[in-house]
Amino acid sequence: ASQHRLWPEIDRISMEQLRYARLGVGEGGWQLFAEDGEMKMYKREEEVNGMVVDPLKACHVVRGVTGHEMCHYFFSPDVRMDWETTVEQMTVIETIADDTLVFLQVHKRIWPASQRDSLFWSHMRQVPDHNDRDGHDIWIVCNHSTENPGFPSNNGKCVRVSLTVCLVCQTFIDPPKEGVPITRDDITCKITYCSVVNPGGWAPASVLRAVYKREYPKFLKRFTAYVIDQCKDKPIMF
Ligand SMILES: CCCCCc1ccc(-c2ccc(S(=O)(=O)CCO)cc2)cc1/C=C\c1ccccn1
Repeated sequence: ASQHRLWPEIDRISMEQLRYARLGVGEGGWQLFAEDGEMKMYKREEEVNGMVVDPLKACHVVRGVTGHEMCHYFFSPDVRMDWETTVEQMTVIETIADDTLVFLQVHKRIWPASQRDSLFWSHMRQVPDHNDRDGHDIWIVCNHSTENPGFPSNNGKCVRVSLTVCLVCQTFIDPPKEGVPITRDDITCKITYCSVVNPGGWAPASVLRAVYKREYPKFLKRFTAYVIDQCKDKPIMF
């Protein structure tokens, strides 16, 4: 991937998003808008040219899976439609590397707004985590809008959104007794999901905020339940 024309951007934005995800929610005007057990969802209310682009940050703790497993299922095109309910069609339009793909997605229409599509590169990587001793490596998937002359925006019926999303996952292992193999009961994964979606064209603020308030908690609960279910009978992917 390192010689691809997009690589400098992919590398820069992925690392920027990692830093952004690891910033706390103490400062910066984040407001808690949904809570469910360990899952806490924060948003900031922001508008760009009168369009709602509310940044979202969700923090969650999932037992029994690793950060590598969470990112693997979030990144994989093969299973996307199993858990992603906002998408009507999904295509991989470019394979930059085995850890870097370009997706074109048509999203389900949110009445009364017009239907949206998104075109973005998606990059997964493992980042050694030096400063957090008992934490293990961090895995990240970063999705960021990009252009492709073969798939011009706003040409057909869809308005092209622009988005930046990251899923940052860190695995914690309660070491069992000496010589006892690690089981899924000894594993915990801390995840931070960040997203900023610019709807790309006018959409009623009240409708968008209602959708996000309803859909994001559903989305994260569904995705994490999916990964737990997919992993429970499989060997642990550290
Ligand atoms: C007027 C409607 C504007 C919003 C339409 C829309 C755009 C983008 C997206 C979206 C959601 C998750 C990702 S991802 O996390 O990268 C995983 C890969 O799919 C990428 C894109 C969704 C939705 C539509 C609805 C919506 C928005 C959030 C939450 C739930 N539903």
